[in-house]
Amino acid sequence: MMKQLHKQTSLNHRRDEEIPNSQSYSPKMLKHPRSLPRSINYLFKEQRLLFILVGILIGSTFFIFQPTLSRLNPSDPTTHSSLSSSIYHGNQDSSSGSSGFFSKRTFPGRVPAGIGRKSLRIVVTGGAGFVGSHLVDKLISRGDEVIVIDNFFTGRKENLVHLFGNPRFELIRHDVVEPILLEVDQIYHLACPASPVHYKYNPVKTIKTNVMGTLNMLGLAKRVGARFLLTSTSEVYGDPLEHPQKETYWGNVNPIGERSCYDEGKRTAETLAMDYHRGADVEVRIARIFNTYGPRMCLDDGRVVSNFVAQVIRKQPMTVYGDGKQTRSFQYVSDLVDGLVALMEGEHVGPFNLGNPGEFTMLELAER
Ligand SMILES: O=c1ccn([C@@H]2O[C@H](COP(=O)(O)OP(=O)(O)O[C@H]3OC[C@@H](O)[C@H](O)[C@H]3O)[C@@H](O)[C@H]2O)c(=O)[nH]1
Repeated sequence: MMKQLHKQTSLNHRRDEEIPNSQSYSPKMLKHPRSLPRSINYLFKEQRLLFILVGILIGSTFFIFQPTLSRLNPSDPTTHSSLSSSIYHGNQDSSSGSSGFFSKRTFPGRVPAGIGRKSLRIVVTGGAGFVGSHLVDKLISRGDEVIVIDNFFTGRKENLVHLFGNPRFELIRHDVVEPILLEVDQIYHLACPASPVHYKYNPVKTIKTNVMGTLNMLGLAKRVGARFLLTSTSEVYGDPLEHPQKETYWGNVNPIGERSCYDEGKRTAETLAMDYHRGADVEVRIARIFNTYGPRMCLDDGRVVSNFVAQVIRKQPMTVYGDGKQTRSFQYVSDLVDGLVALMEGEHVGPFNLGNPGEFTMLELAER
């Protein structure tokens, strides 16, 4: 039965093929010779040919002169400045300022009309913290997309609440000790408790954050080809035997002390960053941050500026530890953030000390 049906179908099919073949195109083939003189007549009537030729002439004139005009534009002083500055900005964002990774992704030459600076997608770990939230503000205000990763151990949502309605801002509750996959251009890695009170509270968690957290973020940078900035610390110098500390100084650090989870943790984080840089070609930047102050500092974080401010507000005596002759320098948070962004966008890996060059003793600080 199936065979018969099949046969019938194929027969029908063959007939279908035959019918159009027998009728199809013969009339059309006859039509052409007759229509050719008619078309020529049509062209010559009412000066149609003249209009067609004029149209072709206008069209080709435009295409001949158009490249010349665009080549001439830069020599015009006004056009030149605006054009060159827009191209410069394009490259600048991309590298974020440098010829680094981003220049590989952009196309040189003319910037198509309506396309200005390409915004970057940037991860800020610890972006809900004191320094991180100011950094996020700066990146958002220059037009970038920012994804904050924070576990809110010391970071606070209040530091970012003003950005919650912004479509270029995202906040993820996540601990960097666990891996995460995101498509980004740059990673600012700030996540870690930074005040001695906080990092001594859970030292194992502190060193885990510095080692495993940094490892995960470097792995992410390697995987997605992002540039990575590590926020290290002046504490890598330990109890320094050199004053002031240059970046070339290797420090004097106690590996088994109460502060070691932070000091040695950050030293290991620096080692990891350099190993990923040398071994896996990850573009890294290392900042060694000195004492910083400014708005959104947590009054109870136990650091000297917070403590002194809180004590003055509460009309309590200021607690100067030891003889008060130990020195520190203090930079304002917006200066630090400018330094971090400049470092990320610059050509140099670092490490770079970021701090105020002027030092004074804790007794002097209390007197101010
Ligand atoms: O109430 C206080 C608090 C602190 N201090 C003293 O003030 C000095 C500064 O102490 P802080 O706790 O503010 O900060 P530290 O300089 O020890 O560490 C800091 O340095 C660099 C950053 O990277 C670290 O994250 C930060 O904790 C210390 O000598 C401390 O003993 C006081 O005299 N009184």
